[in-house]
Amino acid sequence: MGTAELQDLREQIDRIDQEIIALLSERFKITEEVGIYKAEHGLPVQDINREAEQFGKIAELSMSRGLRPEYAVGVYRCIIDLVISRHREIKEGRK
Ligand SMILES: C=C(O[C@@H]1C=C(C(=O)O)C=C[C@H]1O)C(=O)O
Repeated sequence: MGTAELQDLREQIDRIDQEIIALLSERFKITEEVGIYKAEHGLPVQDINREAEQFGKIAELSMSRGLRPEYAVGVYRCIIDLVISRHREIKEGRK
């Protein structure tokens, strides 16, 4: 592989990153709404039953796409942990 191919691969990565950021932004906007609902209704910030369902689907989807499920599960664990900490902030009335 030469430098032109390396550059091409990096351009592909940059395009994918733009899509990931757009989707993450959408996802966090929706989880913000869920956090507000939970705070208003006195619901717990974490729902481990919902997470168990999600992780099952994430592992299946990953395998069907040829992605190592532990990669997707690791990424989602980070995302969901951030959502939970944001829900805690909302519950405590922090902006
Ligand atoms: C968004 C929610 O809150 C938390 C965050 C989740 C997520 O980011 O997908 C899933 C379950 C909860 O632990 C929810 O309960 O639906």
